[in-house]
Amino acid sequence: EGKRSLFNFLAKLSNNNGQLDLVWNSTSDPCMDHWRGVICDIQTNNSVRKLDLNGFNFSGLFDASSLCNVQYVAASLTVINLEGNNIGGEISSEIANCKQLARLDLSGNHFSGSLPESISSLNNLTILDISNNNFSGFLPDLSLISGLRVFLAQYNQFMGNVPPFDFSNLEQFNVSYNDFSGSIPVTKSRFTESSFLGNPKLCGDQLPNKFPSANIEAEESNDDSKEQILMYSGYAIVGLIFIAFLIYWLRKGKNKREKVEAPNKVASFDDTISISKSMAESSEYRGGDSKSEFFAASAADQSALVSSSLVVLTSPVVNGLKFEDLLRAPAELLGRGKHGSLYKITLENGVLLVVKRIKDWEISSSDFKLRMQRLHQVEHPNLLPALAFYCNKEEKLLVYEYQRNGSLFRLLHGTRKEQKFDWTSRLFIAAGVAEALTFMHQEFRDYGIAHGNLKSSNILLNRNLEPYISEYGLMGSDNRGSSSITLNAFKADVYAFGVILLELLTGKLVQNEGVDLATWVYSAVREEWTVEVFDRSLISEGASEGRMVNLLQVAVKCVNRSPEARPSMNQAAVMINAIKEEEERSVISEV
Ligand SMILES: Nc1ncnc2c1ncn2[C@@H]1O[C@H](COP(=O)(O)OP(=O)(O)OP(=O)(O)O)[C@@H](O)[C@H]1O
Repeated sequence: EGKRSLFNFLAKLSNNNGQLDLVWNSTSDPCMDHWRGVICDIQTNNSVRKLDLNGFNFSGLFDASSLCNVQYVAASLTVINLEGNNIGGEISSEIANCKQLARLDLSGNHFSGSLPESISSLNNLTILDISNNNFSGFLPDLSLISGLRVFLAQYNQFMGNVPPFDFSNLEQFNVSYNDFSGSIPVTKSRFTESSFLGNPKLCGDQLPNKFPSANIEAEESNDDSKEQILMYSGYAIVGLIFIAFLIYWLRKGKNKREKVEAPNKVASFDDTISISKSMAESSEYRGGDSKSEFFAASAADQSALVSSSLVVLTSPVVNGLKFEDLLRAPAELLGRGKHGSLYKITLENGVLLVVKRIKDWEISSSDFKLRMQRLHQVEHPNLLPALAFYCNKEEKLLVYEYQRNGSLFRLLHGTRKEQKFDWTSRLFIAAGVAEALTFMHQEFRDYGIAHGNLKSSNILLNRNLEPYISEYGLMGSDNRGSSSITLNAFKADVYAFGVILLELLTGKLVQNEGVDLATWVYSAVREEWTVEVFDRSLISEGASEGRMVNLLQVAVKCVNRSPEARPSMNQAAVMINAIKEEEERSVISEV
């Protein structure tokens, strides 16, 4: 009866599509007959542990009663992963009968209605991801689920107050782009504004709306597109900056005008009139997109403002770029990471740039300048060079060319899976990144400058899926003189590179299943599940399992817990090139 019930659940979920292909059958056994997407206990092989159904293109409904009201499944099911399907309808309160659930991932579907209160009784839950759906109504209070580590609900239509959470336990939390109102809960500084953005009625210290009254404009407007939200919240900021600048320039006008000598290849902003004019223009006609924020600290620190300047490195893309061009240009907030924010800027001549604003980097201005100049002298085809930089005591700005084709992260994990991402492309990206890192590690060994923040969102791609490593050397201090710290910085890059290999091979997020990807792959390989770890699309494409296993072995070496045991980037690159050459030979022999 339990098996029939599971079959019914899957039939409804899939909208009766593709069952033949999925080898489900009302008379066969989900475990013995290896129903696709159904993962059973590896020891007994007779109880269902996981439903791993991400990206199956299902468009049916989630019938919680078929799934959770029968002991056969409910007693053992720990994971439901339905990410990236087209499933609609509501989730009924019977979901709470799946008592063992540790991970529920409904993200990237069309679920609607409210989230049942009963979810709060799932006290084994560690990951709840309901992001990118059409859920609405109030969020239930989940604060009693003491083991909850990940809660993601961005891009829905939830309303009312953000309920309390046990923030000290949460590792990931996001309720951005909903319709929440009131004050944000106290997160004990665990989460920044990026977890709450895009809720125009929500206010809090870190948010554009500090007090409820600041929302009036946004509330009056019925147009709640995200762009509008950003625009409204920017008004106040631009206004303040403009006033600060005005006071500054008026005061300065009284004094003898001191002309700042710009260093080599530098556009100094010594023209008071044009700078204040450009600020006025920018506040008038763009109403303060989030852009101007990256100049906020500059305005606050007036003396630093005068003594620093935008250093434009030689590049035809930004010949003669001036600081005021950046001020004047429309900009859009692309992201707020741990280390700062990133803005997309459109120059008057149509050139697209990104400006990375780094805060709280404890590096002296002179070391920073030296480092940037050094990095600029080194070129590699798989490395995205900085075009310009700016620094003062509080912050550093880096300018890069905008890459339209997005990042490796987006290609692997984005909700729109429009682009096929086959094995050869993945292998070639791995090889390109390995080569560029090998080269950089060799060039910068003596200076101790590693990448420091390597991850798939920092690997940008061109139209031919060739990788560009961005943000090399933007983290960490100058480690000259301390060989063990230096070695660790490079070995940390090797680890991060290993994680990227794992993402390429598994298609999974770095934080998944409640544990990190490296730990998960380790245990899967130990339990001889090796083939289970690979991205399903690679298997169905018919990619060589042998070469995938070889690449997995390189990845596992790179993510060794002990830094000394990891290979150097050079050794990793040699191993990957051997796999790549084998792949090329096999393609030629097939032809
Ligand atoms: N030059 C670029 N062109 C296009 N998109 C970019 C460029 N640089 C970064 N991005 C994308 O913009 C988004 C935000 O970048 P950002 O660097 O702020 O995020 P992050 O790398 O996750 O954070 P952090 O580097 O602070 O840890 C990412 O999705 C990233 O892939």
